[in-house]
Amino acid sequence: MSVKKIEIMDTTLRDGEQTSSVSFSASEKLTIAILLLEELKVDRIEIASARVSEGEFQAVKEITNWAAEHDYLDKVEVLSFVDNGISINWMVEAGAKVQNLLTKGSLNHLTHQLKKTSSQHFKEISEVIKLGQDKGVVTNVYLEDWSNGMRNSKAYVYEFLDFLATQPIKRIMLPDTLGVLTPEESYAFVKEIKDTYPNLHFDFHGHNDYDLGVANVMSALQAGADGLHLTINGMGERAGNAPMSSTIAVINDFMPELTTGVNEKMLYTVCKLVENFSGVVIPSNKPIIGANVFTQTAGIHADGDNKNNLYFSDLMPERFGRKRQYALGKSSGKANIQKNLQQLGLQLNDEDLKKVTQRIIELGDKKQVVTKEDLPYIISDVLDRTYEEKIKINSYVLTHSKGLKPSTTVSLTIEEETFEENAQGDGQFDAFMNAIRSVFKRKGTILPDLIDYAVRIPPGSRSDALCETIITWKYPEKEFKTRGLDSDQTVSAIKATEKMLNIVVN
Ligand SMILES: CC(C)C(=O)C(=O)O
Repeated sequence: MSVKKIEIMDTTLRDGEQTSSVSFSASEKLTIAILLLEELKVDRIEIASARVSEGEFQAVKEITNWAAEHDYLDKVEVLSFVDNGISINWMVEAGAKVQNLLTKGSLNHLTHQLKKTSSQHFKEISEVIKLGQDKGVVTNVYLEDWSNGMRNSKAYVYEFLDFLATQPIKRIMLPDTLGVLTPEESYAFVKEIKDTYPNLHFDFHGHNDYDLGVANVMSALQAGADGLHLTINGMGERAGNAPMSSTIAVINDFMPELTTGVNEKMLYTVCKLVENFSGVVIPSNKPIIGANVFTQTAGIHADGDNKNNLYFSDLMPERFGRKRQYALGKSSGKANIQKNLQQLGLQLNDEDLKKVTQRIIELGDKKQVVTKEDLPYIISDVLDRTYEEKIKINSYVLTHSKGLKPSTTVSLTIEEETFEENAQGDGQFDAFMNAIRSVFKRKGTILPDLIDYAVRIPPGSRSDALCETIITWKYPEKEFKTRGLDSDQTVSAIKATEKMLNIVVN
């Protein structure tokens, strides 16, 4: 089987920058351009629209200076306009050598926006192509609104393509400008054109308005498209363009007759950098690059991973420079916990594993997202109960209101006898401690002094997740610490206190 190489043109720096509220600085553009060409190894990049601004001019200049030094100038493209050569002068002054000339690919656009006839339009286009040639500029031609042109004014599209076939241009670019094609139409339209002009190079430029960007790109390739326009993170006008990450995975996994030069391993790194520079957050469920897409949540999957890789798919995270993760929560089960323990280099016996699993399920039930980094804290919270549980805090009410002293009502059981007590204090926890102390005073037990109270959030925990309180207690002759873990700070302190009471009475 002969394998066809598809040209990948990245337009993150042009169409991607048309994402609402995104603007890259010149140095961000240069950094992204270098990564795209040198690390991700796309074939071409479109870096700007001509004449946009002075800042854009500087950005193009910086990129073309770098590209000239590294022999990439023929891979760096600028969107230009049919404007008697004003765009060409702009881009040539900025050092660029390839123009992607924006023309009208539907009769509707031609008559209502340009208000010109096809022959007037073609004449002006050929003049711009000639001007470019005279200045050493290679021309590719975009047929804007081509998809609607094929639907509603096919005769015009073919008249245009017949004209372009006579011109000294390198590529014809077929945009689904409004992202309105279906995969069936993408196939049919590209096939028809490729069958008519087998020797011309056609790029397909898909938008994602119906979330069909990748499907349409796949159909266009099956129909014979020679190149694709993609963006990092699917950025672009309105709903964006077909995204680089999933498109490359689809080509690699489902289209053995095609190949690209793109280095999959760098996809995640480049996508994260662009996320950072653009400020547009990658959705957590975005295939290949989203935060959650390689995380197994259901314990049955982690269990299957241990048993002959039952849940294997070709979409292995390592291909993209990522790692499989196993979520911890109420549906995670022992297998997920074991996987996380392995990653942390920890081991637990069956009984302790059961206790830790139970605790994670309890936390999961209370909405918690438990992370791998929380695990050592949960383990120490669960496993440092080396005493018999003689004391149980059954219930409590803590009040905090402006202008009134905080107060507590607490109910606790001490060796099967239940006590209830009210108290006030300087804060909620102080009121709670006063209530507890007065119960124990009645029983003749002296409790240790509280000499330190430290609260911390386990590193890696989200701000709404776990909170650990470590309390240091002191008798004249000895000092000891207890810790409590909960999503609520006061509850974590109460849990640490309950442990202290059990240590004291044991
Ligand atoms: C500006 C043009 C080329 C475009 O992005 C489109 O038509 O989708």
